[in-house]
Amino acid sequence: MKIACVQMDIAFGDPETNFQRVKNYLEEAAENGAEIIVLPEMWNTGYALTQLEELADGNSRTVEFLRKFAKDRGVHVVGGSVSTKKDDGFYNTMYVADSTGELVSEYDKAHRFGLMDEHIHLEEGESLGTFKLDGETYGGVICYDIRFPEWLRAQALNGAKAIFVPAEWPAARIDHWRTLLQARAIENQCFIIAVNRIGSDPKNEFGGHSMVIAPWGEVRMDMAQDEGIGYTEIDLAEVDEVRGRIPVFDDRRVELYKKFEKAH
Ligand SMILES: O=C(O)CCC(=O)C(=O)O
Repeated sequence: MKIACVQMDIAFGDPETNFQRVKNYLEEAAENGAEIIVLPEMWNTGYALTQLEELADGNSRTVEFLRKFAKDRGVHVVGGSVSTKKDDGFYNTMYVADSTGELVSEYDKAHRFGLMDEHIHLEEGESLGTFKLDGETYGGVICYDIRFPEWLRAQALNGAKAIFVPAEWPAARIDHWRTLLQARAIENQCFIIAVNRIGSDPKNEFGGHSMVIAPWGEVRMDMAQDEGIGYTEIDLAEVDEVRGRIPVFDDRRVELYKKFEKAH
């Protein structure tokens, strides 16, 4: 499966520019034979959270855009995430369109990142975020979600063999990004496909280093600070092979964990 990771700058509070940029990248990736194209977090508006009333996607523009592109070019698109306006507030939402143009996932970021004011402006998601492409199960979480191992574990337990992670992760903590992603891949024995933005906004400089990590933990691709598209081949059979080598899922002690579970 040929994966294309789009590592791009995002124009702050400027959806028109961002839609055009994303369209160009999607075209380029499809031309180059990508089978799954992955975008970064909040690519329509960036973290212009105080302007969401005016700028967030409230009329499914992103859904129609991704579905049409996916169907026209016969390619799966993991649409990073965009800011959305729903009935009860604003969300940070990941849409996935499969190569027939069907919307196969709508996942709202579950954990709000206080350092970037998400708890003030956004609502929390309540869905799991797993979905199917070509009969295989995948997961999707967004940025700060990777600090919650139990959340990615829930996706793995529900069948995810690869987990996508769109992000706007600041350069200042890029060592956390790499280490957390590698840990999530090793402990869940799955692929992690993580796409971070580059560039800056009024408050943060972003770290790039989009990466693909294999189920044994090795980094198969690291885009450093390069702008553009990174390509890697993944084979989900590797997941079964690694899960067979060390049967972590069979060795879990669920009853023991429950016995000592404590509320924070
Ligand atoms: O957890 C972090 O350090 C960064 C998280 C973040 O930037 C986000 O969730 O948007």
